Amino acid sequence: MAKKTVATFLEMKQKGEKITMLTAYDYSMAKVLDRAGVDSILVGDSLGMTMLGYENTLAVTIEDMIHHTKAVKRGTEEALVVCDMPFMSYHISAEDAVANAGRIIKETGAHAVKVEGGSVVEKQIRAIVNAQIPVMGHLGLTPQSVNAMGGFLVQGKSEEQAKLLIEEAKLLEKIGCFSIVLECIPEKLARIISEHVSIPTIGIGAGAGCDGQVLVIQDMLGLTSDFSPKFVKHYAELGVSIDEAVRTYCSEVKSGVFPALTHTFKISDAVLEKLY
Ligand SMILES: Nc1nc(=O)c2c([nH]1)NC[C@@H]1CN(c3ccc(C(=O)N[C@@H](CCC(=O)O)C(=O)O)cc3)CN21
Ligand SMILES: CC(C)C(=O)C(=O)O
Ligand SMILES: [Mg+2]
Repeated sequence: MAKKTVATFLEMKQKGEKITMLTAYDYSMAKVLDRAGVDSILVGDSLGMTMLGYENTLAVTIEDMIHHTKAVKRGTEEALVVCDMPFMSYHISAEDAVANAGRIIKETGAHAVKVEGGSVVEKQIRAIVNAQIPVMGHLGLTPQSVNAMGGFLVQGKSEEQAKLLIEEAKLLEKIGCFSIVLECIPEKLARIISEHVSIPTIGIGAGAGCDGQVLVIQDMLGLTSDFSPKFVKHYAELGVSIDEAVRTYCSEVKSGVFPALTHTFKISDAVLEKLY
């Protein structure tokens, strides 16, 4: 399999080949996902919740994103690595947005950045694109707007909201985004948007009409027992497996079953005799 680029994303949409994306936040997980052939790895600011235990993504810093993205990039050979720009790293000005996107690319080696929102961040997206940094858009449920939205709520159900989302998607295409994440919007709306833009849409809670899918890795592996919204499918129950493994380890250490002699190192009897 060849290295994935933003051009590959566009070709895949043109061929009708679905794009796969998963989040990863560290070297070892990125390595597993890359070897398994996922097209793209997202270092999502969801790491604030999954890795750092915050209740939303607002506290995540650019240093947090750079730290995790460097680790992911070291574990990746073929997947396209996209790094989320965190809250307040692109809201102040276009200059600030380019400087922060530039830092991410230079310091981590990520291939692209992702930015939440449409017309309100148009200037910032244009500036980043002009600096030759590929930008993935993100519309619908944009978690960095959690306080403005009043919670993590499904978006685009009213005629007004739905029309606005179609316009925003067209705007992101026009100003040069190479792809758009559509999060938690009705399936039929996501299908219409996907048919009306030439760039690939990557859905999460947006149905099969999107050109690709993304999920948070902990969710799909069954590691987030406290988070099970409608759009998540468990492809494994690692939470259960880890619980069982840890319980067995603890009981074997307590009973002396672990470590066995096979897990230990030898010393010669000649040396041993001189010790006591
Ligand atoms: N582990 C994890 N997975 C994610 O998908 C994720 C994160 N964290 N953190 C950042 C955002 C936040 N996301 C969320 C969080 C909650 C809902 C949620 O509770 N959704 C309800 C719908 C509520 C409604 O009906 O409007 C659901 O039941 O799906 C959805 C997306 C998606 N992202
Ligand atoms: C849910 C995905 C799209 C994301 O933005 C993240 O993981 O931060
Ligand atoms: Mg995000």
